Amino acid sequence: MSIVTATEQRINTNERVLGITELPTPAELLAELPVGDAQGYRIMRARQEVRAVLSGLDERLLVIIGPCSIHDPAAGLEYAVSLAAAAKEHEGELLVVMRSYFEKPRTTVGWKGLVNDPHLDGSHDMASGLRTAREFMLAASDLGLPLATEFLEPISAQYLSDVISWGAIGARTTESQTHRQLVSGLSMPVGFKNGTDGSVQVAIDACQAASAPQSFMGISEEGRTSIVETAGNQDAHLILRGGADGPNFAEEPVAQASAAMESAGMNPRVIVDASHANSGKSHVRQGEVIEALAERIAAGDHTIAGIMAESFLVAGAQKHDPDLVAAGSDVLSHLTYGQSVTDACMGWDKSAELLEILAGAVRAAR
Ligand SMILES: O=C[C@H](O)[C@H](O)COP(=O)(O)O
Ligand SMILES: C=C(OP(=O)(O)O)C(=O)O
Repeated sequence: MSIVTATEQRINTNERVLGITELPTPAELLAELPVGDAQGYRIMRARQEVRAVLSGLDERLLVIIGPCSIHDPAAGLEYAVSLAAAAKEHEGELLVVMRSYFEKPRTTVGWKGLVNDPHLDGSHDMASGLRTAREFMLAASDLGLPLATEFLEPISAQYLSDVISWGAIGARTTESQTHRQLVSGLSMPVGFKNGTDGSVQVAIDACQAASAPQSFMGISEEGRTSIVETAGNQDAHLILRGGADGPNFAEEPVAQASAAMESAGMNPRVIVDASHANSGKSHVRQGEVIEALAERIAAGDHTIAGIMAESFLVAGAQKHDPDLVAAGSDVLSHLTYGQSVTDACMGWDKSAELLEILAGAVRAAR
């Protein structure tokens, strides 16, 4: 009888992994596209400004606004140029941070953002996605705009987080220990959204977990799996985005959520997302929600530290399914320039008008 050793046996028990392709390490991408000294200074100063607004020390309103997702960097940059001008115009009242969302969580399936599938054709060229996202962020940051993103893949944070001044954990991942641990080590303020079912408690739990020191598995800048030890993120805060049971931007749910945060020893000042379940994903309704919030801010409501809005060059959204793209076709030429391929966004003109209204509300409150 012959004895088969473990090494001779080599039975592959990975039955469903079809392929593994190595990516450049974070250190390699950061060396290729570094944050310059002036940019680094601006990014860190913006983080401090966001902190000051969240605590109420800076009496401006935080406005996190921009496309639901950026699928075309040229259109994203054209938007950023207009937003940078509006941000400058209202800098006395508003701290404007641009949504630079390159990773999309999906309810079931769909395009998962430019990092995952930069050619929008199901080819999933993530090396190019990470590079394009980083190039975009550096260019937008050069316009003087602080940037916001949702941290979705825990690994991608190593490639992009140094350019970000405000981060979010989405409704679908707020309850995830992995994401809470990640936030505990991120350098910028990060908001946790209430759950898709409307639960605010999961986001309060998340803020508590993220503000504590954590030890977990991650990757180093050199791309090695590593033990990561973090200090805890004391700038974790709550974002109300509505849920399956309806919107939660009205005075009462905001006051309740704020009181619950305070009882948990967390920042009672919250951010209200005018989109998602607070608008039923309607860009028209989103404008109405912002106007209602502006009225309350003007009347002196201090529980609202900031608002989030989805806005792009062209109003609305268009459908895009990477599975239906024919090989070799020029995807962008089939899409409307400057219009979202994920959730419906307000167009630029309406967005500029609402920024004026919000700035007026902050002035009225003073
Ligand atoms: O913000 C974007 C979407 O709301 C989120 O990614 C979920 O999208 P889906 O329900 O279309 O998958
Ligand atoms: C996905 C997003 O939001 P939510 O997690 O609230 O659905 C988003 O802001 O892009």
